[in-house]
Amino acid sequence: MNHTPPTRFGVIGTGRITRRLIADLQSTDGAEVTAIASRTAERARWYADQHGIAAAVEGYASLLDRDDVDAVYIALPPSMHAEWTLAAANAKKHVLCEKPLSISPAESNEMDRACQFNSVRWLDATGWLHHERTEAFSKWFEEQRLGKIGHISASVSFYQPFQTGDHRLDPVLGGGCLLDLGWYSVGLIRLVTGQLPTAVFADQIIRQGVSQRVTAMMWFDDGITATVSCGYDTATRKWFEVAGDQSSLVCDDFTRPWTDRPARCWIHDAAGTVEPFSFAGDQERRMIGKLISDEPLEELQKQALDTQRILAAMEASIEASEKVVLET
Ligand SMILES: NC(=O)C1=CN([C@@H]2O[C@H](COP(=O)(O)OP(=O)(O)OC[C@H]3O[C@@H](n4cnc5c(N)ncnc54)[C@H](OP(=O)(O)O)[C@@H]3O)[C@@H](O)[C@H]2O)C=CC1
Ligand SMILES: O=C1CO[C@H](CO)[C@@H](O)[C@@H]1O
Repeated sequence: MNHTPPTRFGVIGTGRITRRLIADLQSTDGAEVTAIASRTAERARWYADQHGIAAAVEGYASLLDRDDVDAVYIALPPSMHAEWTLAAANAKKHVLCEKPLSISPAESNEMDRACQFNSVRWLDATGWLHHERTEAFSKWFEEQRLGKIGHISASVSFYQPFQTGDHRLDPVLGGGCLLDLGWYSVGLIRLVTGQLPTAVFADQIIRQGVSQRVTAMMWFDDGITATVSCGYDTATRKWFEVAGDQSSLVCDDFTRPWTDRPARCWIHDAAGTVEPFSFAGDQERRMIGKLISDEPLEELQKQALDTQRILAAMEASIEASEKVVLET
């Protein structure tokens, strides 16, 4: 997809995350933002003026009709990701879709198929997967730097009494911490193991009609186990531990480095020796760079589709109040 001149992005949605991603799109070599769409013309204009975007478009469908848009960034509530990815793919636009990819494996698989069918590239906007540090994690696992991995735990949460109307509190829009934050903790487990679990057990605490805390355990073929936590009712955590039989890798900011600090992690050995690491990084720009390059995306797409499957198995376990065995 190497465009010279740059890949022209149209942005769909004018919410909280849009602000950050527009800046990343505008500052990525080979990308530019030519249009932004909102449900209302006024809001599109207001956002376009704030960010120096030429075209303000009323309605998402109108943005897909434009000839000055090669790719879209979809920043809508989760239940709308599938509909607008399908529409974008059918309009032959490449897709950067916010996480969670969708609300079910059926939807996510359909999104993938539509993009393949229309020969457009897609990625979910899960920035941490693209950080330089994440590449180091993968190399360490490949080299068995920790010895044989036995257990992984990942916790992602933040404490947030929501404002009424936030999509995170609306089950119809795909709200709840399972999809919103479980996407990160489950994604980490999937990255480390490179596989689906054989079985999952999960439970949740529901408040205001959506999951506000989810805890889960997972079992994998080669004896690896994992514990997962996510929630809206504990302080900000974005950490994991990967325990091998020689040492453990610990990270306390894997989804996004703490503000004004380099990305960091530690390897602890059995004698208590700690080796600290820090990384400069540019996760969102690297992610955008991959989408607009010719690099193969299959591995990253599989990571997203598997993450969606694991989340669905957790949902099924919560529903049934029992351990769920995944079909391979
Ligand atoms: N990658 C990351 O680090 C982050 C990712 N996210 C993800 O990004 C997506 C959007 O999150 P966020 O920006 O916080 O969400 P917001 O609620 O702030 O914005 C969502 C936007 O979607 C549009 N929209 C269309 N229909 C609806 C509807 N029925 N209710 C609410 N909004 C609607 C609105 O734009 P308009 O009115 O202009 O049409 C709105 O501004 C989510 O999938 C979330 O998980 C969120 C934060 C961080
Ligand atoms: O992906 C996300 C990053 O963290 C936020 C909280 O700060 C989430 O709500 C959001 O959806």
